[in-house]
Amino acid sequence: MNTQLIDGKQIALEIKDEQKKAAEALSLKGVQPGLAVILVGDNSASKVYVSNKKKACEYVGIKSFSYELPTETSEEELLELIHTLNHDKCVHGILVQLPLPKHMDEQKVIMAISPLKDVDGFHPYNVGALSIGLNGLVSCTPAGVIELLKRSNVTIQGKNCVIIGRSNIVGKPVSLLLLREHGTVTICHSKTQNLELILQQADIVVAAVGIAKFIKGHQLKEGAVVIDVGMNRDENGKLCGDVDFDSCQGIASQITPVPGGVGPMTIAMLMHNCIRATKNQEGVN
Ligand SMILES: Nc1nc(=O)c2c([nH]1)NC[C@@H]1CN(c3ccc(C(=O)N[C@@H](CCC(=O)O)C(=O)O)cc3)C=[N+]21
Repeated sequence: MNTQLIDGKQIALEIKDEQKKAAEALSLKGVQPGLAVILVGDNSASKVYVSNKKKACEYVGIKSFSYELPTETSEEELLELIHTLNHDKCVHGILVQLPLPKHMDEQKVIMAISPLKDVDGFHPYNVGALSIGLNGLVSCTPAGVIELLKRSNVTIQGKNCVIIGRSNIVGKPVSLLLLREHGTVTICHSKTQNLELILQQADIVVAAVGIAKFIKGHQLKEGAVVIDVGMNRDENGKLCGDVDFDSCQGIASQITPVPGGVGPMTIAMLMHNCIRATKNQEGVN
């Protein structure tokens, strides 16, 4: 079996180019999409992510409004800022970079964001919409997983889709999206028994456990499609996924690398969500 690489960086670029065209069309209608990005504290990883999001905005033609608040900011002050942005006509999307400092209640902060501007798709309104098949804003990483499959011509309908990990930000929403695409979905987690047996049946594997190289090629069914959402450091400090990439060669039919797989898609889908939110709020298409 010749294993094909799913090039997330390339597919993300295609999506950003599509969103750039959409932003140009909006501009002709006098609409300027705007994204507010809020970063609290000085987590160095968060700073890199936030600067990448701003760069993508610039590329696509979305105006970004950046708020860098000190760690000591009170929850009340943050809620106040979100409230102001909820009512700001120039802002169509609000992203509060996670994790937040420990003295803040993340759920409370997320719930303060208007569901219409919740471009992360984290608000319970949008999560609920997804679970009953309504057309809300879908969380970026899970949406990126589906987009990678579709643009790599992977059929989801009727296939055995095995998701490893049940987090609110990846595993759970990915499972809902795969179900929406008519996949047969199994969610595995730390208490799952016979994971190996379940993996043996999987046509599509989505790995989101957060353990470096947790899944090995010999555990896969021949021809499985592997989407690796993991972001870990290996023993040499190198970025790696939840899947042992090398051992999947010759066994998987298609696989995403880390880096260069799901990561860039997260940002591309954020751009997509910003454009969608803008159209919704401005009443244009
Ligand atoms: N409110 C909120 N929304 C988020 O979407 C959010 C967040 N908080 N907190 C942190 C995580 C993480 N995240 C990533 C985005 C892009 C890459 C990415 O582009 N990765 C590249 C490069 C990785 C590198 O070289 O460091 C890759 O995988 O190829 C990774 C991770 C968004 N997150």
